[in-house]
Amino acid sequence: MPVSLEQLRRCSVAVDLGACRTRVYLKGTGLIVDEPSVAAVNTRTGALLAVGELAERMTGRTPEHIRVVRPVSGGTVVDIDMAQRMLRQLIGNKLRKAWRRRPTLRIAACTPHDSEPLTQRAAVETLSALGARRVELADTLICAAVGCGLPVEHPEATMMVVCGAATTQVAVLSLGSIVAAETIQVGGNSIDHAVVEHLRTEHELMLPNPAVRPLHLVLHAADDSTERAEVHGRDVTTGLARSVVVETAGVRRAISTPLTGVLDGIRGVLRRCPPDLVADLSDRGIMLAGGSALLPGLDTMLSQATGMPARTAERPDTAAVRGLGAMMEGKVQPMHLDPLAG
Ligand SMILES: Nc1ncnc2c1ncn2[C@@H]1O[C@H](COP(=O)(O)OP(=O)(O)OP(=O)(O)O)[C@@H](O)[C@H]1O
Repeated sequence: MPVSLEQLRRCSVAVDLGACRTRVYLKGTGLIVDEPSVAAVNTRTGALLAVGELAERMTGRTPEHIRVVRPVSGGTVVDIDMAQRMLRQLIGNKLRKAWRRRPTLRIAACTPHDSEPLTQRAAVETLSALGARRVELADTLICAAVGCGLPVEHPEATMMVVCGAATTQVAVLSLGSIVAAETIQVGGNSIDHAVVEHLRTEHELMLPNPAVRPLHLVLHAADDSTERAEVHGRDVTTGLARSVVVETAGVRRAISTPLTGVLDGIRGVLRRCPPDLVADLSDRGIMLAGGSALLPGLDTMLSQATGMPARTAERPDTAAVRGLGAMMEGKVQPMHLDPLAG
């Protein structure tokens, strides 16, 4: 049964357990955790060595007996035990006081639009282990729209695009509900992967995924007169450090392939929308949230391709958990808002 605003108001902790990052919002306090969803484990003893930023820094730098794991994949908790241990470590100390005050702790969590019952059950099981008496699930798209300050409860259409690590969720909302939505299996990871593959095949250069971000900035800053950028990586054959000068046009072409998927998703959602709502959208445009919305120039590219205005939320990466927090704090008026409505 869809969760109501009333049920969300009884919660004191909001969680967005993403494939890339874990974010936690505490009622009356605000965002208390924003860390990578990563854990490092000693495979000989089973001991948890690090979580969050520290564990992420260990990636690719560990001896054989240390394994760096990501317990969440594509919006689903794939390793419940590890996710529970990671969460306890990330938020245990910060929540101890809240636990003491509230023996009947209720947790609200974002869940991807149209998530399978198994995905929902895994999220509930993971969060219940934190001592929650109840776990309420709310649709990420509605949470993000609230977090972006969109008037979701009004009888006017708004288009929300949440670009995560593994997926992009697109929806048109009106009167607090989702009118049409689609999830595309393209996110920041596939965009970074496209750049890494381009450099490997065209320039025989290996680049770890995090090293792609400075290149995005160069691409964005580059105007037509800046056609080349220097990239530092490792030679595919020799394994030695090497720098190459790449044509920015080639990298742009590589990125455009996964972005075409996002555009197709947006067009699909528009096709399924009633004409009156599409007319609203041509004025109000598209709101972008999620970590990958920070990709420089993504709003301009989507605007040019769709002919609709597109803008990136002020803090796109934390919009969903802040929106869920706002509903929990009672900052959204009751009316018709139904945070799990399909
Ligand atoms: N400044 C940036 N420029 C480009 N991409 C970025 C930037 N910051 C983060 N990203 C990308 O955003 C993605 C993470 O987004 P987000 O934090 O919304 O993911 P998540 O909620 O954990 O994932 P999901 O919603 O798929 O479960 C990563 O792929 C990351 O590379």
